[in-house]
Parts: sequence; structure tokens; C-alpha cells
Amino acid sequence: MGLIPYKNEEYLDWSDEANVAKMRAALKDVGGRLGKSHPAIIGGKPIETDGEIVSVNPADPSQIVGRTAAATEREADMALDVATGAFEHWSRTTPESRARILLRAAAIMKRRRFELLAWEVFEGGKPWNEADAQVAEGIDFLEYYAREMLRLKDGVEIYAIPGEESRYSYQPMGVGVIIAPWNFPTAILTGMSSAAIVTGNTIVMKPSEFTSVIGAVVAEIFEEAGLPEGVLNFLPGYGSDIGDYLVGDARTRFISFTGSMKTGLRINELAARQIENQRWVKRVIAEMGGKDAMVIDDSADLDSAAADIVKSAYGYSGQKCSAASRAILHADVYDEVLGKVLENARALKIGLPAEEDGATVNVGPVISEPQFEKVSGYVDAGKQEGDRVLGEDPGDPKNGYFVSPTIFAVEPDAKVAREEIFGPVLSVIKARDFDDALRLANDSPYGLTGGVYSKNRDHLERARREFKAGNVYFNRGITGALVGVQPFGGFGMSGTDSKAGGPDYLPLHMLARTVVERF
Ligand SMILES: NC(=O)c1ccc[n+]([C@@H]2O[C@H](COP(=O)([O-])OP(=O)(O)OC[C@H]3O[C@@H](n4cnc5c(N)ncnc54)[C@H](O)[C@@H]3O)[C@@H](O)[C@H]2O)c1
Ligand SMILES: N[C@@H](CCC=O)C(=O)O
Repeated sequence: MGLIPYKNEEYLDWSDEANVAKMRAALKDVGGRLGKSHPAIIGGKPIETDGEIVSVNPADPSQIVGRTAAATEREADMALDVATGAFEHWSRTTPESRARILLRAAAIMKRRRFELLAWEVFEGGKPWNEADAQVAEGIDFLEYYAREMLRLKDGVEIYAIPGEESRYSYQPMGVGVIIAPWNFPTAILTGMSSAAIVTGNTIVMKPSEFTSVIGAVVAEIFEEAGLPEGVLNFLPGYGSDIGDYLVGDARTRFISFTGSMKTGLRINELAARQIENQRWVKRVIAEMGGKDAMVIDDSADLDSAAADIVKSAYGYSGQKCSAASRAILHADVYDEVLGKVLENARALKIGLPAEEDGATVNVGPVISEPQFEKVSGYVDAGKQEGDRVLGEDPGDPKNGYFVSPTIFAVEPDAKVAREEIFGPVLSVIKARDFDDALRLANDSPYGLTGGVYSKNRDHLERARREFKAGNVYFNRGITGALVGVQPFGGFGMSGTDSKAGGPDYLPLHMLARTVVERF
């Protein structure tokens, strides 16, 4: 297949008035379509359920973004059945034809880009630049995995012994259950689903209950791209209602999960249990949480370090698994860096992303009332544990789930410095020296992202070897991994290190087969 080389989708330039005008038009258009109902789609057919999920705008919870079906075990059973049937033909389609569907889906996403951004703003509460980066990432996943499948379609080279031919190739696995989080509702859902589909599997796609409307839009795009009925079965529902059923069922061949450590570990445990009629060891791909640290040593460019700490800590209100939630500062530069961090953080504009001037908003709401309560609880805990140097008590959630950027100066063993908060809360910790800083950074069960700001070559080389994280960044921010450029996934309790957007990702969705013939 002749294709141009892979290249990341460029981000939109919000200083360009034409883009701002298109975004305002998209917000108006999507704003006029809020409140609609979206059924589950199983085998290409709309399926209504008894219950429903009501999705609201986190910046204005009185505004209903949409309603979706809330699947029960009955619909989960239907979806697994249909996916099992569809696997028979889909697994026999050519890799080229499957790749073409991803390329078409990417083209549709490009054409519908501003509309997708508007859904992200309404349902996810995302500032425009965050929404844009995320939709661009969704497009990248489609373009990248299409090419990756073409790279792997004939297998990979291995050695042979004289007189024999050895072949090592990949084949589809079966029915995959895709379970996604709400924080990257277009990118991660698209990425996990497209990887499973392009490798010849059929899927039951369960979006987060907080972003099910975006899930419906993603499902619609795959349908529009020509994916045959039954290959992708869209099953919105609560994890507590259908999660265990989908994971535990004997028809499920693999589970691709992104979300919290708690849910990921439960899935891993349940998937490992053998039940009647089960004919395989289920494979679990699980990407989970983080408590990511940025270390700043005494040789660093302190202005850049402070700016990148703030960007990494407060982008999408800190609701990224990659977010900087710990800044570990060398004692000699502690006061100066903290001062600069405060200056940058105070300049952030908190606001309503769906407004006309949304392009200028840096920090929007957190996603939901439960998340608001959780983050507020950590703010209370932080006040007991340390010194709150920035931030106010959260207001009334009825007015939107807003939590202002918050900084605690704390000891490393404080709860706020150890547990994943997933909100705009940064813990600042003083380290004696670089050794101490690296030790503190590694002192976490998680190991997702991490960063070091330094001009000291020895420090950078040491961190290159010893920083215990799947994605380590030097002298830059620690969020926003680019597909194909910064494959993403964590160590430790951050997951199975699947490295989404990297060369090892697609094989996780296939069975590798060795065939040898003696002549
Ligand atoms: N490592 C990564 O790449 C990555 C990326 C994004 C988010 N995350 C993590 O995700 C978390 C935030 O997302 P969240 O709040 O949606 O996580 P979550 O674990 O609460 O939910 C994730 C998904 O799991 C489903 N679920 C809930 N209970 C289930 C069960 N028993 N069985 C099966 N599925 C179940 C939910 O409905 C949802 O679709 C954070 O911890 C964040 O760090 C990690
Ligand atoms: N891959 C994203 C994070 C995804 C999780 O929230 C990043 O690199 O910032």
C-alpha cells in the first residue's frame, strides 16, 4: 500500500482567528444538539436499555450533554455473542483492508475535528488546546496503527536452520473488551479500539460512564468509516454493572483497559480465574495511574523548569495519568523555583471552556461530582499535612466542578504527596541533594512518567538509568506523549507497560505463530 510516511497531526493555532471562529461555530452547532439519546449499538443495531446514563457538562452540571444507554448483563451478553460471531469473518479479512478502515476513520476525524473538539469541551470540560491535543492524538493513533499493521502483516524475520523454512507471523486473537477512562475520551478510546480492530479482533467497546456521549461519536465514526456490523459493539454502561461480567466471561479473549490502579488490579485478578468453558489464558493490557515527579536540581534552567512544572501539573486540571503531581526541588534552589512556580500558576486563567473566549482558558472544571469530592478531600487533607501556598477551598459544585490550582509544601510522606489525586493539586517537596531527589522520586508504587531538569550530565545519565518510570523526560514537561514518538506506558503499579503508540503495542493484540517446514 502506498502511503505517505507517518507524521503527527499538527495542533491548531488558537492565535489564528479563523480557527477561533470555526471553534465558536462548532460550539454553537454542538450546543444545539445537546441532550440527545444514544443507544448501545450491537451488531449494527441500536439497542435501548431500561436504564440510562445522563451525562452533564462539568462546567455547568445543570446542562445535560446527552443520554446514553446503560447496559446490563443482558446487553453485555448480546454484545459478546455478536462479537464472537463477527470474529469468524473479520479475522479473515486482509490486514490492508482493515488498515484502510482506520485511515478512513482518521480522515473523518480530521473533517469533523472542530465538532469533536466541541464535544470534548461540553462533556469533558476541556480547555480548547487540551481538547485539540487529544483529538489530534486520536487521529495519530489511527494513522500510526494502520501503518504498524502493514509493517507486521507478513510477520517478522527470524533465523532458520539449513534445509528448513521458519516463519514467524501474527494472527488475530478473538474478542477483546475495551474499557476506557474519561480523561482522554476520544484519544484513548480510539487508540485502544483501533489497535484491537486492525489486528483482526472484534470488540465490545465500553467508554467511561462520564464520557459516553463522546464514546457514541467515536463509535459512529468507525461505522461511517465502513467497519462491518458486529466488529465494534458499542456498550455504554457503568463499570459496576457490567465490568465484572465482561471481564469474567469465557468468550472474552483479552481485555484492554485504561483507568485507575484499583480497577486495573481487579480486572487482572478476575481475568486470571479459569471458569467453565474457558479455552485460553486471558490477556490483560492494563494502563493505570501515576504519582509522577519532576526533579529540579541546582544546575537547572529554573525559569523553564517552573513553567513546565505548571504546565504538567495543571493541564486539564491535573487529570492526566502523566501529570506532575510532585515537584521535588533541590534545597539550594527550592525557594527560587517555588516562587517562579507560584508566579506561573497565578497567571493561569480558570474559566468556562464552552464560552466565546474559551481559547484563553487554561484551567476548567474537574470531570464529575465524585471527582470534585475526591479532590476536595485531598485539599482538606493537605491543609492538615502541610502548608497550602496556593489555592482556595473549592466552591459549591452546583456552580461547576471547579477546583483552583493548589500547591502544598509538604514532607514526602504526606498523603497528598503519595496518593494519586487526579486533580489540580501539586505537592512540592524539598530534597537535600540530587541523590535524595532521585530516591524520593522513585519512592512510589507507581512508575508512569517522570522528569529531571538539570544541566549536569552525570545527573541526567544517572536518571536515564535509575529513574523508575516508563516515560522519563529531561528538561521539558512530562505530559503530552506523541504517538509514534514517545510510546506511552508505565512501570510498577502504573500498569503492564504496554507502550501505546509504540512498535510493541499491536503484537499485544495478536497471537504469534511459528511455522517450520523441512524440505
Ligand atoms: N496509564 C495510562 O495510560 C492512563 C491513561 C488515562 C487514565 N489513566 C488513569 O485512569 C484513572 C482515571 O480514569 P477513571 O476514573 O475513568 O478510572 P476508573 O478505573 O474508575 O474507570 C475506568 C473504566 O473502568 C470501568 N470500570 C469500573 N469498574 C470496573 C470493573 N469492576 N470492571 C471493569 N471495568 C470497570 C469504568 O466504567 C471506566 O470505563 C486515573 O487513575 C488515571 O491515572 C491512566
Ligand atoms: N498519554 C498522555 C496521558 C494519558 C493519561 O492520562 C500524556 O502523555 O500526557
